Amino acid sequence: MTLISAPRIGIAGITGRLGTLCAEEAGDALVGGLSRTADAQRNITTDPAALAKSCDVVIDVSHASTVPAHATAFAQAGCAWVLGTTGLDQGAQDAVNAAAQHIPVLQAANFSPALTLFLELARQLGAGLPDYDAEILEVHHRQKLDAPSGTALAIGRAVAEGRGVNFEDVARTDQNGRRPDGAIGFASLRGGQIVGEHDLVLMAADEQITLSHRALDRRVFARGALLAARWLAGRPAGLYTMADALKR
Ligand SMILES: NC(=O)C1=CN([C@@H]2O[C@H](COP(=O)(O)OP(=O)(O)OC[C@H]3O[C@@H](n4cnc5c(N)ncnc54)[C@H](OP(=O)(O)O)[C@@H]3O)[C@@H](O)[C@H]2O)C=CC1
Ligand SMILES: O=C(O)C1=N[C@H](C(=O)O)C[C@H](O)C1
Repeated sequence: MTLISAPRIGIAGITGRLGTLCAEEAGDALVGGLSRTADAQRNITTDPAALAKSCDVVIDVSHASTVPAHATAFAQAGCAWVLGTTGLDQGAQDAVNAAAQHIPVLQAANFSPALTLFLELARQLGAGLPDYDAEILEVHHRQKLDAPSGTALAIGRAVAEGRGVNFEDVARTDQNGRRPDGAIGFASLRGGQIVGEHDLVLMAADEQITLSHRALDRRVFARGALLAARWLAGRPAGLYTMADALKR
Protein backbone atom coordinates (compact mmCIF):
# COMPACT_ATOMS: atom_id res chain seq x y z
CA MET A 1 0.00 0.00 0.00
CA THR A 2 1.37 3.43 -0.98
CA LEU A 3 -0.58 6.20 0.74
CA ILE A 4 -0.65 9.47 -1.19
CA SER A 5 0.31 12.44 0.99
CA ALA A 6 -1.28 15.12 -1.21
CA PRO A 7 -3.84 13.40 -3.44
CA ARG A 8 -5.18 15.08 -6.58
CA ILE A 9 -8.93 15.47 -6.00
CA GLY A 10 -11.84 15.52 -8.46
CA ILE A 11 -15.47 16.28 -7.59
CA ALA A 12 -18.50 14.71 -9.23
CA GLY A 13 -21.47 17.03 -8.74
CA ILE A 14 -19.09 19.99 -8.50
CA THR A 15 -21.82 22.52 -9.38
CA GLY A 16 -24.15 21.31 -6.60
CA ARG A 17 -24.80 22.59 -3.08
CA LEU A 18 -22.28 20.26 -1.52
CA GLY A 19 -19.97 19.89 -4.53
CA THR A 20 -19.38 23.63 -4.60
CA LEU A 21 -18.26 23.61 -0.96
CA CYS A 22 -16.09 20.53 -1.51
CA ALA A 23 -14.34 22.37 -4.36
CA GLU A 24 -13.65 25.31 -2.03
CA GLU A 25 -12.35 23.04 0.73
CA ALA A 26 -10.13 21.12 -1.71
CA GLY A 27 -8.12 24.25 -2.53
CA ASP A 28 -5.00 23.56 -4.64
CA ALA A 29 -5.63 19.80 -4.51
CA LEU A 30 -8.63 20.24 -6.83
CA VAL A 31 -7.90 19.11 -10.39
CA GLY A 32 -11.42 19.34 -11.82
CA GLY A 33 -14.99 18.15 -11.72
CA LEU A 34 -17.84 16.31 -13.34
CA SER A 35 -21.07 17.89 -14.52
CA ARG A 36 -23.73 17.41 -17.20
CA THR A 37 -22.40 20.67 -18.64
CA ALA A 38 -18.68 20.89 -19.46
CA ASP A 39 -16.64 23.98 -18.52
CA ALA A 40 -13.11 23.93 -19.93
CA GLN A 41 -12.03 26.96 -17.93
CA ARG A 42 -12.73 25.10 -14.64
CA ASN A 43 -11.60 21.71 -16.02
CA ILE A 44 -15.13 20.38 -15.62
CA THR A 45 -15.91 17.45 -17.90
CA THR A 46 -19.01 15.41 -18.73
CA ASP A 47 -16.89 12.22 -18.91
CA PRO A 48 -16.33 10.36 -15.60
CA ALA A 49 -13.48 8.35 -17.12
CA ALA A 50 -11.64 11.52 -18.13
CA LEU A 51 -11.97 12.96 -14.62
CA ALA A 52 -10.90 9.69 -12.98
CA LYS A 53 -7.73 9.50 -15.11
CA SER A 54 -6.66 12.97 -13.95
CA CYS A 55 -6.94 12.48 -10.18
CA ASP A 56 -6.15 10.11 -7.32
CA VAL A 57 -9.57 10.29 -5.67
CA VAL A 58 -13.04 11.51 -6.66
CA ILE A 59 -15.51 12.93 -4.16
CA ASP A 60 -18.94 12.03 -5.53
CA VAL A 61 -21.90 14.09 -4.38
CA SER A 62 -23.97 14.04 -7.55
CA HIS A 63 -27.15 12.04 -8.21
CA ALA A 64 -28.11 8.40 -7.66
CA SER A 65 -28.66 7.88 -11.40
CA THR A 66 -24.94 8.49 -12.08
CA VAL A 67 -23.61 5.88 -9.64
CA PRO A 68 -23.47 2.79 -11.92
CA ALA A 69 -21.58 4.68 -14.65
CA HIS A 70 -19.25 6.25 -12.10
CA ALA A 71 -18.58 2.83 -10.56
CA THR A 72 -17.46 1.46 -13.91
CA ALA A 73 -15.38 4.49 -14.87
CA PHE A 74 -13.60 4.92 -11.54
CA ALA A 75 -12.86 1.21 -11.19
CA GLN A 76 -11.43 1.03 -14.71
CA ALA A 77 -9.29 4.11 -14.04
CA GLY A 78 -8.10 2.77 -10.67
CA CYS A 79 -9.28 5.97 -8.96
CA ALA A 80 -10.32 5.98 -5.29
CA TRP A 81 -13.96 6.93 -4.76
CA VAL A 82 -15.52 8.83 -1.86
CA LEU A 83 -19.26 8.34 -2.38
CA GLY A 84 -21.65 10.60 -0.51
CA THR A 85 -24.58 10.49 -2.94
CA THR A 86 -27.74 8.99 -1.41
CA GLY A 87 -30.98 7.57 -2.80
CA LEU A 88 -29.27 4.54 -4.37
CA ASP A 89 -31.42 1.58 -5.42
CA GLN A 90 -30.13 -1.97 -5.04
CA GLY A 91 -28.69 -2.01 -8.53
CA ALA A 92 -26.63 1.08 -7.85
CA GLN A 93 -25.45 -0.33 -4.52
CA ASP A 94 -24.46 -3.56 -6.25
CA ALA A 95 -22.35 -1.48 -8.66
CA VAL A 96 -20.63 0.22 -5.70
CA ASN A 97 -19.91 -3.14 -4.07
CA ALA A 98 -18.48 -4.46 -7.35
CA ALA A 99 -16.25 -1.41 -7.78
CA ALA A 100 -14.91 -1.93 -4.24
CA GLN A 101 -13.44 -5.24 -5.46
CA HIS A 102 -11.04 -3.19 -7.58
CA ILE A 103 -10.62 0.24 -5.97
CA PRO A 104 -10.88 1.76 -2.46
CA VAL A 105 -14.40 3.12 -1.92
CA LEU A 106 -15.51 5.09 1.13
CA GLN A 107 -19.31 5.30 1.19
CA ALA A 108 -20.98 7.58 3.71
CA ALA A 109 -24.50 8.99 3.67
CA ASN A 110 -23.20 11.58 6.10
CA PHE A 111 -19.64 12.90 6.31
CA SER A 112 -20.17 14.59 9.70
CA PRO A 113 -17.86 13.29 12.49
CA ALA A 114 -20.63 13.70 15.10
CA LEU A 115 -23.15 11.81 12.99
CA THR A 116 -20.58 9.05 12.48
CA LEU A 117 -20.44 8.63 16.27
CA PHE A 118 -24.26 8.90 16.38
CA LEU A 119 -24.40 5.67 14.35
CA GLU A 120 -22.33 3.82 16.96
CA LEU A 121 -24.58 5.16 19.72
CA ALA A 122 -27.61 4.03 17.72
CA ARG A 123 -26.20 0.49 17.61
CA GLN A 124 -25.76 0.55 21.38
CA LEU A 125 -29.27 1.90 21.93
CA GLY A 126 -30.72 -0.73 19.59
CA ALA A 127 -28.93 -3.48 21.48
CA GLY A 128 -29.68 -2.11 24.92
CA LEU A 129 -33.37 -1.34 24.33
CA PRO A 130 -34.46 -4.17 22.02
CA ASP A 131 -38.16 -3.94 22.88
CA TYR A 132 -38.51 -0.15 22.64
CA ASP A 133 -40.33 1.30 19.62
CA ALA A 134 -37.63 2.87 17.43
CA GLU A 135 -38.61 5.77 15.18
CA ILE A 136 -36.38 8.08 13.11
CA LEU A 137 -37.41 11.60 12.11
CA GLU A 138 -35.41 13.54 9.54
CA VAL A 139 -35.89 17.12 8.33
CA HIS A 140 -34.23 18.63 5.25
CA HIS A 141 -34.42 21.53 2.83
CA ARG A 142 -37.15 21.69 0.23
CA GLN A 143 -34.81 20.74 -2.62
CA LYS A 144 -33.94 17.29 -1.31
CA LEU A 145 -34.91 14.57 -3.78
CA ASP A 146 -34.82 11.37 -1.71
CA ALA A 147 -36.69 10.26 1.41
CA PRO A 148 -36.00 8.90 3.93
CA SER A 149 -32.55 10.48 3.92
CA GLY A 150 -29.54 8.24 3.51
CA THR A 151 -28.53 9.21 7.03
CA ALA A 152 -31.92 8.17 8.45
CA LEU A 153 -31.60 4.80 6.71
CA ALA A 154 -28.07 4.40 8.09
CA ILE A 155 -29.37 5.13 11.60
CA GLY A 156 -32.10 2.53 11.12
CA ARG A 157 -29.58 -0.01 9.90
CA ALA A 158 -27.42 0.67 12.97
CA VAL A 159 -30.36 0.05 15.31
CA ALA A 160 -31.19 -3.17 13.44
CA GLU A 161 -27.54 -4.30 13.64
CA GLY A 162 -27.57 -3.65 17.37
CA ARG A 163 -30.70 -5.79 17.66
CA GLY A 164 -29.34 -8.55 15.43
CA VAL A 165 -32.27 -8.32 13.02
CA ASN A 166 -32.44 -7.86 9.23
CA PHE A 167 -33.12 -4.19 8.53
CA GLU A 168 -35.23 -4.89 5.44
CA ASP A 169 -37.57 -7.04 7.55
CA VAL A 170 -38.33 -4.28 10.08
CA ALA A 171 -38.04 -0.94 8.20
CA ARG A 172 -41.39 0.89 8.06
CA THR A 173 -41.86 4.01 5.92
CA ASP A 174 -45.65 3.68 5.54
CA GLN A 175 -47.09 4.45 8.97
CA ASN A 176 -50.59 3.24 8.11
CA GLY A 177 -51.99 0.33 10.09
CA ARG A 178 -51.04 -1.11 13.46
CA ARG A 179 -47.37 -0.68 14.36
CA PRO A 180 -45.72 -4.11 14.25
CA ASP A 181 -43.57 -5.01 17.26
CA GLY A 182 -39.90 -4.59 16.43
CA ALA A 183 -40.52 -2.18 13.53
CA ILE A 184 -38.13 0.69 12.86
CA GLY A 185 -40.20 3.59 11.56
CA PHE A 186 -39.25 6.61 9.46
CA ALA A 187 -40.77 10.05 8.99
CA SER A 188 -39.52 12.88 6.78
CA LEU A 189 -40.22 16.60 6.69
CA ARG A 190 -39.17 18.86 3.82
CA GLY A 191 -39.12 22.64 3.87
CA GLY A 192 -37.12 25.84 3.90
CA GLN A 193 -33.33 25.50 3.84
CA ILE A 194 -32.83 23.07 6.70
CA VAL A 195 -29.33 21.62 6.27
CA GLY A 196 -30.04 18.29 7.99
CA GLU A 197 -31.78 17.21 11.23
CA HIS A 198 -32.00 13.64 12.55
CA ASP A 199 -33.72 12.32 15.68
CA LEU A 200 -33.68 8.73 16.86
CA VAL A 201 -36.51 8.17 19.37
CA LEU A 202 -36.88 4.95 21.37
CA MET A 203 -40.21 4.71 23.17
CA ALA A 204 -41.62 2.45 25.90
CA ALA A 205 -44.87 2.82 27.82
CA ASP A 206 -43.12 4.45 30.77
CA GLU A 207 -40.13 6.29 29.27
CA GLN A 208 -38.46 7.40 26.05
CA ILE A 209 -34.98 8.46 24.97
CA THR A 210 -34.07 10.70 22.00
CA LEU A 211 -30.72 11.10 20.28
CA SER A 212 -30.54 14.21 18.08
CA HIS A 213 -28.12 15.63 15.50
CA ARG A 214 -28.35 19.03 13.87
CA ALA A 215 -26.15 19.97 10.92
CA LEU A 216 -25.94 23.75 11.12
CA ASP A 217 -23.66 24.43 8.15
CA ARG A 218 -23.25 22.28 5.02
CA ARG A 219 -19.52 22.83 5.35
CA VAL A 220 -19.39 20.13 8.02
CA PHE A 221 -20.11 17.64 5.24
CA ALA A 222 -17.54 19.19 2.89
CA ARG A 223 -14.78 19.08 5.51
CA GLY A 224 -15.67 15.47 6.28
CA ALA A 225 -15.56 14.58 2.58
CA LEU A 226 -12.09 16.09 2.22
CA LEU A 227 -10.88 14.24 5.31
CA ALA A 228 -12.24 11.03 3.80
CA ALA A 229 -10.61 11.70 0.42
CA ARG A 230 -7.18 12.39 1.92
CA TRP A 231 -7.47 9.24 4.08
CA LEU A 232 -8.70 6.95 1.27
CA ALA A 233 -6.24 7.75 -1.54
CA GLY A 234 -3.68 4.96 -1.98
CA ARG A 235 -5.43 2.39 0.26
CA PRO A 236 -6.16 -1.17 -0.82
CA ALA A 237 -9.37 -1.96 -2.69
CA GLY A 238 -12.37 -2.38 -0.40
CA LEU A 239 -15.49 -0.74 0.97
CA TYR A 240 -14.75 1.66 3.83
CA THR A 241 -16.84 3.85 6.12
CA MET A 242 -16.47 7.28 7.69
CA ALA A 243 -15.80 5.50 10.99
CA ASP A 244 -12.73 3.89 9.37
CA ALA A 245 -11.44 7.31 8.29
CA LEU A 246 -12.00 8.82 11.75
CA LYS A 247 -10.31 6.06 13.77
CA ARG A 248 -7.64 7.53 16.04
N1 LIG B 1 -22.64 12.31 2.55
C1 LIG B 1 -22.97 13.52 3.00
O1 LIG B 1 -22.47 13.99 4.04
C2 LIG B 1 -23.96 14.33 2.22
C3 LIG B 1 -24.56 13.79 1.12
N2 LIG B 1 -25.41 14.54 0.37
C4 LIG B 1 -25.95 13.91 -0.84
O2 LIG B 1 -25.21 14.40 -1.94
C5 LIG B 1 -26.05 14.46 -3.09
C6 LIG B 1 -26.02 15.87 -3.66
O3 LIG B 1 -26.61 16.74 -2.73
P1 LIG B 1 -26.72 18.30 -3.10
O4 LIG B 1 -25.35 18.83 -3.33
O5 LIG B 1 -27.60 18.96 -2.10
O6 LIG B 1 -27.52 18.20 -4.49
P2 LIG B 1 -27.47 19.17 -5.77
O7 LIG B 1 -28.67 18.84 -6.57
O8 LIG B 1 -27.23 20.58 -5.34
O9 LIG B 1 -26.14 18.70 -6.55
C7 LIG B 1 -26.10 17.48 -7.22
C8 LIG B 1 -25.44 17.72 -8.56
O10 LIG B 1 -25.53 16.51 -9.29
C9 LIG B 1 -25.92 16.79 -10.63
N3 LIG B 1 -27.21 16.18 -10.94
C10 LIG B 1 -28.40 16.49 -10.45
N4 LIG B 1 -29.36 15.71 -11.00
C11 LIG B 1 -28.73 14.92 -11.87
C12 LIG B 1 -29.17 13.89 -12.74
N5 LIG B 1 -30.47 13.56 -12.81
N6 LIG B 1 -28.27 13.28 -13.48
C13 LIG B 1 -26.98 13.62 -13.40
N7 LIG B 1 -26.49 14.59 -12.58
C14 LIG B 1 -27.36 15.21 -11.83
C15 LIG B 1 -26.06 18.28 -10.80
O11 LIG B 1 -24.90 18.76 -11.45
P3 LIG B 1 -24.92 19.27 -12.99
O12 LIG B 1 -26.24 19.94 -13.21
O13 LIG B 1 -23.74 20.17 -13.04
O14 LIG B 1 -24.78 18.01 -13.79
C16 LIG B 1 -26.13 18.80 -9.38
O15 LIG B 1 -25.45 20.02 -9.23
C17 LIG B 1 -27.43 14.00 -2.64
O16 LIG B 1 -27.58 12.62 -2.91
C18 LIG B 1 -27.38 14.22 -1.13
O17 LIG B 1 -28.24 13.36 -0.40
C19 LIG B 1 -25.69 15.85 0.65
C20 LIG B 1 -25.13 16.42 1.76
C21 LIG B 1 -24.25 15.70 2.66
O1 LIG C 1 -29.55 16.08 0.75
C1 LIG C 1 -28.96 16.60 1.75
O2 LIG C 1 -28.86 17.83 1.96
C2 LIG C 1 -28.35 15.66 2.73
N1 LIG C 1 -28.33 14.39 2.39
C3 LIG C 1 -27.68 13.37 3.14
C4 LIG C 1 -28.68 12.27 3.48
O3 LIG C 1 -29.52 11.95 2.58
O4 LIG C 1 -28.60 11.74 4.59
C5 LIG C 1 -26.86 13.87 4.30
C6 LIG C 1 -27.38 15.11 4.96
O5 LIG C 1 -28.42 14.77 5.85
C7 LIG C 1 -27.78 16.18 4.00
